[in-house]
Amino acid sequence: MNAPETITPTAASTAALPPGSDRPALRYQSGFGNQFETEAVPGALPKGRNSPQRAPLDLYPELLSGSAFTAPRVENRRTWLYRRQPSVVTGAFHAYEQPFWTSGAAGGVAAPPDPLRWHPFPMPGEAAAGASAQGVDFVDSIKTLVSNGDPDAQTGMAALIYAFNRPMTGRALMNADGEMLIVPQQGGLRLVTEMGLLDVVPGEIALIPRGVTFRVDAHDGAARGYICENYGAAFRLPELGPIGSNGLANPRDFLAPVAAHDAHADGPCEVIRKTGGALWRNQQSVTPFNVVAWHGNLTPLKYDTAHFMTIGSISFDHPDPSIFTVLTSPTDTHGTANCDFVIFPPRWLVQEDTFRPPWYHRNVMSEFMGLIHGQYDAKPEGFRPGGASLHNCLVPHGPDADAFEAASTRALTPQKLDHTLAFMFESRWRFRPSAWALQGGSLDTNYAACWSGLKDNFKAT
Ligand SMILES: O=C(O)Cc1cc(O)ccc1O
Ligand SMILES: [Fe+2]
Repeated sequence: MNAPETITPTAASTAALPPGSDRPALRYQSGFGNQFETEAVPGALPKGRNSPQRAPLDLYPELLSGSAFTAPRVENRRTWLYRRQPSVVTGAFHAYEQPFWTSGAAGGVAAPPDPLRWHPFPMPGEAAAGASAQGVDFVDSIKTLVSNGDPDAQTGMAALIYAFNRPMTGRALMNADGEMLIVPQQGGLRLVTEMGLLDVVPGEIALIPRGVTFRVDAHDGAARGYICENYGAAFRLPELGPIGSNGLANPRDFLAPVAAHDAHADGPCEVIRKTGGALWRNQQSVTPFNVVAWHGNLTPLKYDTAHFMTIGSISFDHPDPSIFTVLTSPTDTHGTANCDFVIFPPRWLVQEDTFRPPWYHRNVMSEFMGLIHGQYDAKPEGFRPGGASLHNCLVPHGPDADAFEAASTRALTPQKLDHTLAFMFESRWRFRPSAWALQGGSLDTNYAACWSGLKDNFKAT
């Protein structure tokens, strides 16, 4: 039996069934960065103070901070947890071997300045994934594709892939190196976190703050997806500038869990901690999922990209993709992100006298892309769901030859790009691919050929 079934969410969280599902819908609280309060047992939250001499129900108060104490109020994130035992009760940690989850630029290898693309990464059990009779769980399945920066310097990010078919029963993960933005591509996920439960399906994303302990299991046996491991400043909503006070990802569509403590899992738990690019494990008698109540604004979140209010050109020209930014991790250089999380959702194209797909370009920012489903208009064929591409700093790229031909000649009637969802992790820092990304068998060694049909059409008049 999967461990999540032993979790006891508050009664109201099992209220309704989502259409077409036999999975009881979880209850959430809405708002990005809101100050929430939630208790799985009534009366567990202290009133009017954070750490009374003796907390209600004899729980231990514990503070988890996501920003320096003195960070500006708008960026300040912290949550008070009221738990049966504090997180310090762990026992010793020992080195844990997970050679594929490498970190930072130092964990990568030199790559030529070619555009890179990967075929869909194998699901466990598929030939290229390697044979494993017992299967593999979320944490052991993680493989770094590309990475930059340095987790010790709290700068940069990694793009990871996961593909697993075993629950994390009796295990949990805590990442001190970075926040984890999980982008499911195939299969729904149940996330059990210290602060409660989240269900996410492809098309939705989950955001786990740095330092929050959690476990990931598949709804239906197996799942695959992408992760942005963000070593830098926490993701936040982008400024809207002249767009005004509404639009793009609206704050109320981000959902936080309600408190849920694992009443039955008092048994031992192995906690994997990632810190300084290395993984460590312990065996503790205390479940980390023992938070009975919490209040604060540092929380796991989920977001359904179907709620993204997409803005585009209603006159002419192809706008910069920054209009599709869902979340941004800024750096100290204004407007130059450690990472922008950008989506390419279903949308109408109506521009007149315009080449509508992305233009050919050389971008000083580095672009890692993935595809959740459907087709991406610049690469209708070779860029496939569950695969990826990398166009590093100033590497030329743009529509493949077939897409160029089609978009140069089509009638410019209003056109719906439908049944599609691509995304980009865009970073100011150049990415270095992992050795596995280059040699693991998924690299599309013929990628550059997609542009070889671009002829010299110049006609001197
Ligand atoms: O390269 C890509 O496909 C991503 C991208 C999309 C777009 O609409 C404009 C610029 C850009 O880099
Ligand atoms: Fe690009």
